[in-house]
Amino acid sequence: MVLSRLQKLVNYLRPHWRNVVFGMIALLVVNGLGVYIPLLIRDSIDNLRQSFTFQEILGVVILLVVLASISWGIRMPSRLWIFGIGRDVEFSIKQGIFEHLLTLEPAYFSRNTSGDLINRATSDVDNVRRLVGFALLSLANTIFAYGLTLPVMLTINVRLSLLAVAVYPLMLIAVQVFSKKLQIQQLQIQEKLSDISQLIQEDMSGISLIKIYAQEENEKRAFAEKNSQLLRSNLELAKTRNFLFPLIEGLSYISLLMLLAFGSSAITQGIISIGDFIALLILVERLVFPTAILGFTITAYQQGEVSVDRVEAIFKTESKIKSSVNSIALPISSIEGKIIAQNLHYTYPGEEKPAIKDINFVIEPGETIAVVGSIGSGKTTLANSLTRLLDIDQEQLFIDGYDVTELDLNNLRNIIAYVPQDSFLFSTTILNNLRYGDPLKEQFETEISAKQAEIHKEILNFPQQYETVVGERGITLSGGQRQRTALARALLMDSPVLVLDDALSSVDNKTATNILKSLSQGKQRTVFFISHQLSAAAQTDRIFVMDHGKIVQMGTHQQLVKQPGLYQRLWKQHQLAETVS
Ligand SMILES: Nc1ncnc2c1ncn2[C@@H]1O[C@H](COP(=O)(O)OP(=O)(O)OP(=O)(O)O)[C@@H](O)[C@H]1O
Repeated sequence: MVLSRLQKLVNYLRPHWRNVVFGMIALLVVNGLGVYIPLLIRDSIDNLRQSFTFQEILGVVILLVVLASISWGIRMPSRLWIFGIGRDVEFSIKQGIFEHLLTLEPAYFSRNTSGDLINRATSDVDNVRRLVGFALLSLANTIFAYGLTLPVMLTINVRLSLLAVAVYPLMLIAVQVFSKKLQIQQLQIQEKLSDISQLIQEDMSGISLIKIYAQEENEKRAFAEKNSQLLRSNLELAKTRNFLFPLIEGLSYISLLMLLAFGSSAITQGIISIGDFIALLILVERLVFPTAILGFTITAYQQGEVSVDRVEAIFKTESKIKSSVNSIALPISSIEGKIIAQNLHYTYPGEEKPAIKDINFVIEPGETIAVVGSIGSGKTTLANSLTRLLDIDQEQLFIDGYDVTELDLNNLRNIIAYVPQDSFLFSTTILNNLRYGDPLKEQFETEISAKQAEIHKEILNFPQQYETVVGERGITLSGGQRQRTALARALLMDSPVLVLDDALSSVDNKTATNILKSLSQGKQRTVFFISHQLSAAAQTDRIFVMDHGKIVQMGTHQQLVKQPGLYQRLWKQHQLAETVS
């Protein structure tokens, strides 16, 4: 586990090895100068006792100023180099997470909440940045400081040096004792943060529902509960830190006191010179910061290693739905649009019963098929199987004789344009939304699709017409307008197969019927029209009736209304509803 984490860290750092090497060399030089300066001061003080010329003092002062300036001049870029590595790593991980998430199937996003994913891409990546920036810098600094300072102190006086650092192991024990606690508390904070992000995100998406059910007070209470849990966790962490770090600092002062107490008597006994004593004081003082910072480094390391695991968990998740190694890409213009299903079945992960089963059909190129049926009968599952949004088995679905699992995924999704149930639009202009699938489409082409989807005239009535921004800071579209915009977006792709999943549910029956009729005009296009709107479905070439995951009836409207069965019942209910309304 530890080794694999270290391997991960090495992988993060590998592309930046030059900066790591330069940064380390610079730190080494700075620490070397930090040890040399006290020795220079020692020699000057001891020389002062024998001879004293102003020229000599001036020379030493100038040398000290020059060395201190060099040290400062090197320390600055070394910090920038190493902190810069953290920023570069942060950039690549964020980019990598986003790109990887785009490869994952929709099912992944129903298993993982967006709040948690956002948290991993922000707070956790931030912790990794601190680990490879701050923690690397501090750890290297501590190692160099000890590695160079301690041997020099020992050459001055072994007993005094050991006395001065005798309390330092206590510091490490204290850090060790508290480190586990800090790690658990940090994890709790990250979980609470995820909960809060999730709640905000859900409540903002479901704001209408909250208002309809007048649940503002309940939601406020739910938020206050999560917020106070976060506050408690933060305070617990602060308490642990506030106990640990002053303890480390206090222990380092004890070491100074020991040196003062025993060092002064060593001078009077003539064991060390005054210069040695002052050099020891400066040198041991040099160890205070690296030792104290070791506590922070350990915390940064603990936070970072938890975060490395959380970030890596995203990268480890492989998409189950991807193009096979020998995938085929068919030229779109050559596709006729014949679709065959052979014993198609699909069971959602974790479920026992298949959502669809024993599905068999042959759809001829250019046919418009309505798929109707009761709620939860498997219509969306069938649509998602066609577009491979679900991980279906091989040899079940074929387009023009090609197994869909063997087609290149991008190619398949260009062959089939899909309008899902929720007509999601981005917060950008209508034009950008319409040409989302192909930003290079010309304005006149988007207008043709918009006319076909019967939304063009309404767009012309918007303040900036096609340049009107929809969503957050722009115009809010009605349900029907959103659906027709989403349909126009799909039509613009000019795909030979079109799947509409209840995509006209908010559009009146007459308009829906008109749109449906126009879909195959002037172009051969196979259309899957999943709908509860039976009057529109009745206009299609054939109707598939689904119940409990199976196609239980198949035929034209005229054939099916005459057959006793589900379709006849649904049609009667539909007619009754029409009469009543
Ligand atoms: N992600 C999922 N995980 C587990 N079961 C699911 C999932 N999505 C759908 N189901 C189940 O699969 C069955 C078919 O659902 P599907 O959404 O395909 O029905 P539908 O006919 O499209 O329904 P509707 O008319 O309400 O849109 C239902 O029993 C549903 O509960």
